[in-house]
Amino acid sequence: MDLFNDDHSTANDHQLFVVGSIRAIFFESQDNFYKVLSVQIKERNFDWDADEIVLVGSFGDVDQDTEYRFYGKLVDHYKYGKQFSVDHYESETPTTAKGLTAYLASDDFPGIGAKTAEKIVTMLGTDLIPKILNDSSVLDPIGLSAKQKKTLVSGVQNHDGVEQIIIGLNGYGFGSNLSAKIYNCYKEKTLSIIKENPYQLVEDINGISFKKADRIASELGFENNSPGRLRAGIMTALDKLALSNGGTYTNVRSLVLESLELLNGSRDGSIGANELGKQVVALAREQKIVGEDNRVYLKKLYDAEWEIADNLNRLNKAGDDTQATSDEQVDKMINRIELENQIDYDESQINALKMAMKSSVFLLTGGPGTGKTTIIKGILSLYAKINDLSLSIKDYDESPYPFLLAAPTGRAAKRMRETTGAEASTIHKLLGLNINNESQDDDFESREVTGQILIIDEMSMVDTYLFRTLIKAIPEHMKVILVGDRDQLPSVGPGQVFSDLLESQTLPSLELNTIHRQDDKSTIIELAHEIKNGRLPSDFTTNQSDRSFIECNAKQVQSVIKQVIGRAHQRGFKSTELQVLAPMYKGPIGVNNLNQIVQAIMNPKTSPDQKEVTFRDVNYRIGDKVLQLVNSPENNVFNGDIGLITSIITDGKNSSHDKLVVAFDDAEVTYQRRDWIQITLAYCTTIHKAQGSEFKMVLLPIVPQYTRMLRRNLLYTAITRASKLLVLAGDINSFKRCVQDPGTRRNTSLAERLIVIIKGSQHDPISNHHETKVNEQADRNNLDVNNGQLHKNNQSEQMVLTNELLNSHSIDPMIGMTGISPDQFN
Ligand SMILES: Nc1ncnc2c1ncn2[C@@H]1O[C@H](COP(=O)(O)OP(=O)(O)OP(=O)(O)O)[C@@H](O)[C@H]1O
Repeated sequence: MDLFNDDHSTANDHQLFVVGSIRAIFFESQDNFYKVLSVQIKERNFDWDADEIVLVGSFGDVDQDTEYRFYGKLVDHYKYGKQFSVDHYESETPTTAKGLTAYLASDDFPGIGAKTAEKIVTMLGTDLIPKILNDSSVLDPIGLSAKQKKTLVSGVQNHDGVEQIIIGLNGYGFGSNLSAKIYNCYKEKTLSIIKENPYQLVEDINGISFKKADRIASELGFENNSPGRLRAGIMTALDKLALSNGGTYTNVRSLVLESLELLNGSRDGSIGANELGKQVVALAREQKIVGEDNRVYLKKLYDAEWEIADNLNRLNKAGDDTQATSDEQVDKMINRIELENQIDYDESQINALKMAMKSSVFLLTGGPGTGKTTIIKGILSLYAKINDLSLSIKDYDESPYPFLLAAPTGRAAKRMRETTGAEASTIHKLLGLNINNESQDDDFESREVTGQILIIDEMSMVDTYLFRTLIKAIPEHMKVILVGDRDQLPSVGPGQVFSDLLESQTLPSLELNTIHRQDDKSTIIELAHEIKNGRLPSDFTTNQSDRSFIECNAKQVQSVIKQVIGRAHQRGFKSTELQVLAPMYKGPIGVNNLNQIVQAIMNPKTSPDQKEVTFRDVNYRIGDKVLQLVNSPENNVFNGDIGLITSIITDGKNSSHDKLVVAFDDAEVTYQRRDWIQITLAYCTTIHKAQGSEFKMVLLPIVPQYTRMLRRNLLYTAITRASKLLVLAGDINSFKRCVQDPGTRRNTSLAERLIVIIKGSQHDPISNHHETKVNEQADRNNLDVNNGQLHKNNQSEQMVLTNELLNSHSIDPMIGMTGISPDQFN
């Protein structure tokens, strides 16, 4: 038998095991349950020529005095040699009645004597510990005092709780990271929650797939058509369809097909559409999802779109005092600003300034170099003049500064500060959001924003959740200016807020079209505008002073990158000035691999004793350029921020105490090893992560291997990141494919909501249009509505809602009846 290749992952008679006690803990992860142990072998069922063996896997608080039985497989680690990788384990002691009685009568359980201990063991049996952990009411018939019961339960939880839970999670096949996540979410209730409804894990724990939960459920004997299974399948399908495509809803047909594929694909037997329909209705009744016409929404996204529309209507109607200034006065002030700044605004720029002053909410869009920043500065000056305000923050010791500028990322906020000369923060900081109260949280009330005028830049990056939180926090009579480039990639999170606001034509808006950045002979901006209009210029492959095209195929991309970066490095470019962009993470020409290639050139290991730490197969050295992956307002660093490693602090004895110090533009952050997951190398990033930033030189490979990503807005966004030099590498056909594919619009209904609410309120300013709209919907479908929620109201309720949710014309109209097989939807 080849011990190293056989899969012993499921418990069976032939599974390898070791019985023994722990001699040493070599490594203990700080952020999950992963440990490396040395175990003195007492018994084993495989050949091993030493007394001790190294074990790796996830373990709870293992006790050096306890004997354990470890199940798993032998593995050959490329660096550390042969080890035993533990799938699950159990404590060997105390499992006898005698041992357990002595254990319960010990000092660990004050107030429980030998007699009581014996009684407990007799009544509950030798598996009393898991029984008590699972449900402490098993102790009720024993007749313990309340105090004794409390001592016993908390003692068992303290001594054996985490241990038993980890053993239990091991048994379900969870590794260290997921075990830690699950335990942190449910604590002592972990095993009972999983036993009751393993599908709950899909909803609560990021990283647990439906398939994984389904496997556990199957082991636990959950029926193929159990309601929990169907509902989890529906929610997973909805999540996959709506969120992964960036929309706020999906259509019924897709949801039904996706759910059936998921539910019928992973187990034998076939779920009918009728059964599925019932659970869709139940989820709607519980307000987890909302059906409207042929669409199905996650409730929180459905609400977020309505709330955005309601709040924009509130602000749009409020008006502000600026509107009292006459047109002549505004003209004069604009002239003065032109003189002061030695600029002649073009006609559309002047219109933008005037509209911004006249409107409570104003949308400004335009491609690169059309003057968005120029107009932001102009708006600040004009607003200050009209309201007789000082722009200097020093003049506002006592009162709040009236001018607020914010952007969705730290880099974008920094650029806003640099280009306007005014103070600017991230939207998260403005709202007081942090990791614990992210904008998805329905109940979170951010602090109210104070000031008189708020300007948000890079609006295309703002998603539905963040915009909902922002717009709710803005008081009436605050002027709101939303600036962005509608042709850039939409937000990473759900929605396409800025594009929907413009599309709805319900709010004053203006598009700047004249390119002003001509004098520096930039051809990058012209190229960007051509791409935006769906064309590649005829000189696309001809080298220009600021851009070049290197023809290559996917296999040659690495070599091209090595050569271009090598040359730029020789010419003195710093790593912060150079940026390689790639559309995806994985593969030989994905972000992860290209990062290693560029790192080897920009910051190579120069001597064997140079300080270096490794995390998840990435080596970090002093001087490395790193990217922050999550918002961390407490450290003043945000998703997309780029910094340099300035120091590596290692602890020779325990690597879990190692630290990295990173200098960002506005902060220096020390990361404990458990937080290294928040950063990655930044020599190469995805185009999404680079949005909101500019770099002196951008190198962009585009080859057919990126196929799924080749869209016009992706190429446009990538190109507009380059301020001075752009190197394009790849094959011309892939670039052509990008410009020819405008992509599909995301499934969102914000534009519709705005039309209903804002246009509606122009005729009828009093009624709540959100409710009216839902009531109309409900009337049509014989539904009762309370506070905008759909409720069912009569015997035929299920049919009504089923039809409401499943009334796609392309679906068999018999859906909702028995005897329908999923094949009929094909
Ligand atoms: N009316 C004008 N006359 C002369 N120069 C102008 C005018 N408007 C803008 N510019 C200049 O054009 C350049 C681009 O303007 P600006 O930076 O405001 O555009 P932008 O839309 O913010 O560009 P990007 O999106 O690339 O940052 C700047 O150098 C600016 O000074």
